[in-house]
Amino acid sequence: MEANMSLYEKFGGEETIAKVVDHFYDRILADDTVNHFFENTDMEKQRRHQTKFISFALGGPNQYTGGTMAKAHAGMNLQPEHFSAIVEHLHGALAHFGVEEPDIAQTLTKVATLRDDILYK
Ligand code: HEM
Repeated sequence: MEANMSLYEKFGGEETIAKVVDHFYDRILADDTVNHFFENTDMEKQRRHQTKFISFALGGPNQYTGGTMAKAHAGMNLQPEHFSAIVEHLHGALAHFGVEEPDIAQTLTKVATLRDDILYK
């Protein structure tokens, strides 16, 4: 049964997600490589962004009702270093909450599939 569980369920669902989101968000805003992208982003929107992001990454319920990833990041011209920084912060946030490395690797692999949809838009 456990093998079929999404990581989202395995980690404790929404309650855990909320904690990871807060931590992920703190890391991003403390990082000068990427924090300027969020300068004009309001807190509520930011939180929604991160929640969708983490839920997606963990295979949770699809909460995303907006446009494509390409559309969400249009005009940002995101570069590989920005993508890497965000992935690194996701790694750090998951590790902080005791998620095991194989599960983190699986999560980061899933996020990496979005790379081409997000970069250079
Ligand atoms: C790595 C995979 C990524 C995923 C899954 C992801 C997910 C999302 C989603 C779902 C939205 C739409 C939010 C909404 O409509 O409410 C969004 C918007 C946004 N993303 Fe990402 N994102 C990723 C990478 C990045 C990167 C690398 C950056 C910049 C370093 C970034 C910065 C932003 C910003 C600034 C917004 C717009 C926030 C606003 O509306 O002001 N994202 N992202």
